Amino acid sequence: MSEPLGVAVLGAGRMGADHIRRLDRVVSGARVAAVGDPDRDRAEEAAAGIDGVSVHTEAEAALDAPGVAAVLIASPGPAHEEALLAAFARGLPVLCEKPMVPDAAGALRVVEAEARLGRRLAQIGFMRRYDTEYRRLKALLDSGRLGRPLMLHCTHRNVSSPPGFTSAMLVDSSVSHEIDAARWLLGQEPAAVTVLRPRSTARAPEGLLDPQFVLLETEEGVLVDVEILVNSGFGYQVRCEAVCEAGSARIGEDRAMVVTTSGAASEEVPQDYLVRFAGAYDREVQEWVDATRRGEVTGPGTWDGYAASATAEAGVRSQRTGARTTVELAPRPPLFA
Ligand SMILES: NC(=O)C1=CN([C@@H]2O[C@H](COP(=O)(O)OP(=O)(O)OC[C@H]3O[C@@H](n4cnc5c(N)ncnc54)[C@H](O)[C@@H]3O)[C@@H](O)[C@H]2O)C=CC1
Ligand SMILES: O=C1[C@@H](O)[C@H](O)[C@@H](O)[C@H](O)[C@H]1O
Repeated sequence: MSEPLGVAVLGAGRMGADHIRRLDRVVSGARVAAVGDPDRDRAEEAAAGIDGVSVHTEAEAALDAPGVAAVLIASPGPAHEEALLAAFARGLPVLCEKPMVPDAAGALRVVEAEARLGRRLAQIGFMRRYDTEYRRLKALLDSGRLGRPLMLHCTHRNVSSPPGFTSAMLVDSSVSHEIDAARWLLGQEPAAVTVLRPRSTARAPEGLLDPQFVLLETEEGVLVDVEILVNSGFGYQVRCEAVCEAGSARIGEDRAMVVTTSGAASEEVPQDYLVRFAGAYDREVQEWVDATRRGEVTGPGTWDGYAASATAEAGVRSQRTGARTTVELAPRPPLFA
């Protein structure tokens, strides 16, 4: 049995702490070797009780810590480019949370840096590709049983947005999941995006455009509509219905316990992604650890991260005017063919 993969986790906030717990207690073949977060208290709290872990307030010190052989980036999106480039400079394999880099130019610099290395090192945290329902939908579409896809109708609702969440982030952070899922399910790149702004919910913080309605058109003419509402107040709901020439398929119906009493039935609704996608995160990190130990990258990569960011950036431009905006992708380097 070879050594467990020593992972440095950058960012020990909500996602980082959950990934640290997962690496420490859920997945096999890995251990948390270092935690890096400018907030030392947070890093220490997340690392508490883990044998052999070191805690750092500088990301680069965490990457250079003893026993580190791979990196999991869970810092805020704007910090990802620097962390990815630092990992590449050290030849360290990476699992980087979405959005890979929120702006398209920065995302492309990451793609180009990896292309210059001549080998893939990074996986991006589009965990829906590891969700059992999404995987069943993908397998069904790939089987051809439903015929050619015509439309995807998607719903993405959060209970509330975290502090500092901006109108752009509804598209480049939240809807980045639907952009990636649509590209993956359909095997097509987006060609244009239109973002409409209905009136905002009174639950949204002052000035936040919430909800928004995002319409993607793919290069082969499939329409993907996404309702994004990050201050629903009532639940975490992620749904997707594929409408095809010979049938339709829907995933994401809330499937928790149904309670019937006094002549009415009620159903539990998950309150956040850590519950709804718990199994997907576990599979994502386990498959990343396994592939990394084999010296491979098997999940979504930097090209997928770039395509999502470029599409989202066009969406944020459209958000200002409501105008249909074309998505211009750079040529795809052969490494990502
Ligand atoms: N895949 C998914 O479903 C989800 C992904 N995310 C993504 O995970 C990432 C982190 O999000 P949250 O945990 O919600 O944020 P958070 O705000 O809870 O935590 C971020 C942490 O990163 C630290 N940090 C700031 N700058 C840093 C740097 N340069 N290096 C290292 N650490 C730094 C902060 O001190 C904080 O502790 C984001 O990219 C976000 O989009 C978040 C929620 C769900
Ligand atoms: O990635 C995520 C968050 O960053 C984002 O803010 C939420 O809207 C998503 O539901 C969640 O999966």
